[in-house]
Amino acid sequence: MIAANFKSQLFRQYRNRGNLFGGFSKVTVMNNCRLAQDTFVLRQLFDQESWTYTYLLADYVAKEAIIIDPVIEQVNRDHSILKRLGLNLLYCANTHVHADHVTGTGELKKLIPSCESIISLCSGAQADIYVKSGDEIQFGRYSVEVRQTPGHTNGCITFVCHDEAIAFTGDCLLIGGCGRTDFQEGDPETLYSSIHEQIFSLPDYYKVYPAHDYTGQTVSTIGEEKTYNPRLSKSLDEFIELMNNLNLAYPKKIDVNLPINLKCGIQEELKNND
Ligand SMILES: N[C@@H](CCC(=O)N[C@@H](CSS)C(=O)NCC(=O)O)C(=O)O
Repeated sequence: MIAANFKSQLFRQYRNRGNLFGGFSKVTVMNNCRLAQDTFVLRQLFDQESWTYTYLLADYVAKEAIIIDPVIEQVNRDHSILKRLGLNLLYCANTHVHADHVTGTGELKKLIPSCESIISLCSGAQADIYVKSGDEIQFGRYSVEVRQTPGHTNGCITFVCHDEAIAFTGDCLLIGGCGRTDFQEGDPETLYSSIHEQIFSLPDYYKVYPAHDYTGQTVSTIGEEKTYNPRLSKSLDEFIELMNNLNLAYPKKIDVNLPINLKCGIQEELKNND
């Protein structure tokens, strides 16, 4: 789709000649207050109800942004941040069809009609753009690479921003944990190979940003998860045994959320079809 490999490589070479941190900085003067803004913007935003992290990524100079895994109850918050920073939201990307909350994608598209929804080709959900491994999603001079990482659901994807050495792992890899495999198309063996082959193959210093954390943590690294993740540092057989015996309660609102998320949060269409 948005084939930007070449452009992204060019930009990496270009920006490596920038400041100490590998990027260019811009200083904006607002109300006599000088705001130093690095070119790259990353905001980790939390929803207290579902314990979900939403990520806003942007090129502050180009003013182009993407949002990963927005939550419907937090759409006004996300919209305000975009407005405050003067960012143009190009894409709302979901790492998978969520079971525990309704995606904010549909509501954000109402507020910003030019914004396009993105989801995996294998998700079974409706969206403007379908992605698969190797696709790149470009915003300004940055991009994220799509890696298919099934196992929690068939359509799970991880977004890797090589420019900043960060990975957004959705519900596939959590900090010290991983997504459950007991519903939707969950499968422990598939999840184990997705994480080992598609995520743990990244350099150890890459940061890991998950879609949830239930313990108050915000970020990890590939090296840390490879070494200390109590589930993923086990053998495949031990992992399968563990995952098949988690005995977690089903997400409380799964039956309401799934049909809405299969339409990327477009609720009007659902009502019309009822
Ligand atoms: N209590 C929540 C659901 C919590 C849950 O099941 N989380 C999922 C990701 S959202 S489907 C998960 O994979 N957890 C892994 C784990 O080990 O906890 C609710 O009722 O919504």
